[in-house]
Amino acid sequence: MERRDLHRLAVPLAVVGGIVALAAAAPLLPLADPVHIEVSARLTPPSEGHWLGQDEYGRDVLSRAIWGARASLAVSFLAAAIAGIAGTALGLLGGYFRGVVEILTVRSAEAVLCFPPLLLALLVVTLLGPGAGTLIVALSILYAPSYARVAYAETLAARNLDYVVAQEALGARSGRILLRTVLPNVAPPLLVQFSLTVASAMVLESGLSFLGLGVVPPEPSWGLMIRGARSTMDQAPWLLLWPCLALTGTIVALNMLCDALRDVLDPRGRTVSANPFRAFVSGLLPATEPAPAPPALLRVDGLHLAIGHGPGALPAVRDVSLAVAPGETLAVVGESGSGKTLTGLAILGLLPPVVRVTGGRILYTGRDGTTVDLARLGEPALRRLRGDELSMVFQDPSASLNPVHRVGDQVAETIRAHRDLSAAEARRRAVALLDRVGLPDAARRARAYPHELSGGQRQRAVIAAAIANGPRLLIADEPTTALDVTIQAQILELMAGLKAQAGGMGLIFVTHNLAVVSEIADRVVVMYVGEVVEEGPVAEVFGSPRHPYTAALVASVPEGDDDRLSAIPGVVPPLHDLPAGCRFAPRCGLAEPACTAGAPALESLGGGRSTRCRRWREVA
Ligand SMILES: Nc1ncnc2c1ncn2[C@@H]1O[C@H](COP(=O)(O)OP(=O)(O)OP(=O)(O)O)[C@@H](O)[C@H]1O
Repeated sequence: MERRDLHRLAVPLAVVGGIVALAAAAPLLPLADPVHIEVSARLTPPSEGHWLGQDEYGRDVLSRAIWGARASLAVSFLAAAIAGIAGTALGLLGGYFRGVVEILTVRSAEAVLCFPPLLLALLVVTLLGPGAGTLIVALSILYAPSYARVAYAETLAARNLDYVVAQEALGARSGRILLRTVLPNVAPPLLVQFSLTVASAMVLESGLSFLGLGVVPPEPSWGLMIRGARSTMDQAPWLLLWPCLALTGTIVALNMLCDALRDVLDPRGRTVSANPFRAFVSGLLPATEPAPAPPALLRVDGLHLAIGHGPGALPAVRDVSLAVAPGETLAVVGESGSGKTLTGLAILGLLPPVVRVTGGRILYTGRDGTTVDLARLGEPALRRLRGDELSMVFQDPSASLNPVHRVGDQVAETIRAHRDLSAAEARRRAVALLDRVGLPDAARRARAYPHELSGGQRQRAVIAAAIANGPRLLIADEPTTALDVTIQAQILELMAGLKAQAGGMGLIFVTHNLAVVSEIADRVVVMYVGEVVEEGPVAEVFGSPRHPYTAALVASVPEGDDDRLSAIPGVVPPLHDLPAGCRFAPRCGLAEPACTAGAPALESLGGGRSTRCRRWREVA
């Protein structure tokens, strides 16, 4: 979390905390009795003895506003908490077990939404009689379904993820999976829902008390104060002002708190720890690190990524280190599932919500010369870098472009997100960029929608957007996989050309295709189930591999036109069942008992080469 985030959180937190503290301290404060009637002083304007004046019964308005906060806040916080616990439990159960359980929990709770809120409140008041307790019951019933729906949707999304399936495969009990694995994952949206519910419950409490269905007079509440003030509005309009100000101020502060919380709890903004408190503490520390040895533009140091939380978390990426110098192209290769994409996404702070950085640093030296740890940078700072200094081209150009906007506008939008330009100037630059990436008749095509372009043209448009602000580091994640062979060659040529023109731009090129690596990259990192197994200059690594996995990859490239990898004997082990010691040992012809006894470290061989194999001398 950044200092900016802390400041954003601090102000609304202080306001909400101040209001709650004031309400809690009401009995200790030297306030007038909030129910003491002084008919002779009714509707007296603010005076020295009564700072906010006296109401229609001569009661002290300041005292009633502070005591009234107790009822309003207690009702709204308690109702939001009870609804939260009940709704979350229903949503978790319904989303996890589905079938009959879903009908009995989420669907039944949703039936409540069919009743208009006032009708429901009337029903509860008729059954239980008016009062703060009744209000809490009515509001809890009203709000529980919205929690249930949020928890249900999040649970559905989480239940089929690898780490949940892996826990089931390992025989973990459902209750344990729900509480320890699914619940932490769905907690952030539920916390945000809590803030929204408290604000909404405060409005409803006022409304229901105003209608005589809530807090019973003479007990003060903001709703009752509004009700009282309304009847004397023409004689003492200020009486309406105070409870309305208190209500509006508290709700605005709560909404601001909710906004800031959403940013802080956004998993993509979360860094070393998923724990918001630890993220908060780490945010207090400066994100600026001592500059790494030049000339690295990016240096990933011992990066660890985990899927999921707690003891069942799966180590998707382990101890990955790599560096990119300005103007250098680094290829990252490996079979499907080796962690290439996750490593690229981690650099941009775009990890999916279930994946967390659990260790290591991602040091990036920016245009201004300062080095920041991208793994600890907050979402707003990352957002400023993304699309400007750091950029990414994804595999599928169709998924990268918004289908309802013209491609030229999308490129222009990327420029305007980071540069203070008029719409016309940004559009002019967008057309120039589309022309630069080889889109024929760029001015006309800029007005086309993505579906009106071919796959290759779409990828050119995506590349134009990616380079629009002159990034210093471009990550291309299999940018040619979705295209046919001739277009692939054109796009590769385009990227090589753009890189040459861009001078110092570093490029990380993620691919399965070794021929592409030889063509485009200076150095290569070979990954296997989440680990770097070999690294070095491309010609040396492919010419004389120092890891059996690299050797197998090179050997599996068929001769002739088809240069895609063919299968290496054996299967990639699943993350929840990684072999002990060297992860490649079960598929390796050179494996010996020592290989499975302990995990080999990445060993430096000099000349920028390294390998994670104790028998590297025999690989050649
Ligand atoms: N959102 C996610 N939820 C759960 N598991 C994920 C998620 N994204 C990736 N993984 C898992 O993390 C591991 C690494 O995935 P990653 O996509 O980085 O591999 P990759 O080397 O890029 O593979 P590919 O070449 O197929 O894209 C895989 O086991 C994958 O199943």
